Amino acid sequence: MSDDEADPELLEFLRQRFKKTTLEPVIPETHVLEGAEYVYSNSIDVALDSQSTKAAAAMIYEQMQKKQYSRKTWSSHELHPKVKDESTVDFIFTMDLLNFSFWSEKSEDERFAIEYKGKKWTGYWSLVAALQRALEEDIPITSSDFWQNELECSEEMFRYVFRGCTDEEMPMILERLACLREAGQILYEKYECSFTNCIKAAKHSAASLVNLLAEKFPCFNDCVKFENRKNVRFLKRAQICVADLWAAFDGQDWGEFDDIDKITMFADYRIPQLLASLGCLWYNPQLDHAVRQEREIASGNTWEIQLRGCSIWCVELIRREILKHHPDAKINAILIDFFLYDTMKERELAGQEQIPHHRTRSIWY
Ligand SMILES: Nc1nc2c(c(CN[C@H]3C=C[C@H](O)[C@@H]3O)cn2[C@@H]2O[C@H](COP(=O)(O)O)[C@@H](O)[C@H]2O)c(=O)[nH]1
Repeated sequence: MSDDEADPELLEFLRQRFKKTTLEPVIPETHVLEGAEYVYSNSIDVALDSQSTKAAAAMIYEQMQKKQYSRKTWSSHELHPKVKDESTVDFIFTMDLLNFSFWSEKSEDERFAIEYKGKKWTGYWSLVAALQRALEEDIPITSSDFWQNELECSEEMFRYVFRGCTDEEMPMILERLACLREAGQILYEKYECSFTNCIKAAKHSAASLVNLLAEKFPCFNDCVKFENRKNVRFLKRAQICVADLWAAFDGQDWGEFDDIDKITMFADYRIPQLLASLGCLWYNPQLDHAVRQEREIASGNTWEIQLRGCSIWCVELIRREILKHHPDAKINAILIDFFLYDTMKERELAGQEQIPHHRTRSIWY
């Protein structure tokens, strides 16, 4: 069996076992990228088009340069926290515990939305708006002590925090509350009630912090069984949590990571949509039909895994293509991903969603 077919868990065990007999430090890895390559190599319903991927790389680089897109762009978003202190660490941890599954089957006018600062926010931004609004109302929604207090943080209070301006409630509202309760309990038991202690434990390693989130907090452990591998790790919310810290703190303080470039694209439902619109991702006819018909695809279904794994691998190929032509570009998978997400939202606003995003309901993304 060649190296790239061996189960990464077995490889990791052997690395750890034999590394223990040497003095060299164990280098933390998330194994997300190798899992994505395995999915890509074994996908039969999703394929990558190399010509379109090369063209996308050129367009992305040119647009990022033109817009001076950098990690500082994160803080420029109207709703993202600007202050670089522990309150923003707590905000990001809360946000990325809940950063999943906003899509709705309702029309644009009927879907869950939040009115805040004179605007109507939907999707991811409805989450950020709800958190900001709660803090303005002196509801300590980013405090793990609050999450664990079932009297103060009751189901009724939680629904109040996420109250919207339409008849639809935020999707998976009770699963979201369960994520906070679980995380609050773990922070209480293992990290003296503060996420900052998780960041300290990772010792400026992004991969270590991702692995800590996946290993200690079950709701971050986003991994699947695919073909011969029983543990393909996507770790979308664990990775975006680290990426949001890095961007929000501009690579300093709570956002200082020596190995930040080990973070991959975040396998959500928006980036695959844009990659398909750019011709980079190709679906077999049955999958294409299911996506265009907006049919729900079950979490863990092979189509969903292929979409997620091939998207991660596609962004890796885009990253490599950009750096091949521009070796000094200050670009990594995070910035490409953030840029693609923002671009997809601009296209959505302009009514340019040629291909719908896939519909999977889960807490993973
Ligand atoms: N891959 C990727 N997925 C992302 C984001 C973000 C927002 N990130 C902010 C931080 C930096 C960026 O500049 C953004 O301002 C949300 N999502 C995911 O999308 C879905 C929500 O979609 P919709 O319902 O349309 O809002 C849901 O799965 C959510 O988890 C991202 O950046 N990358």
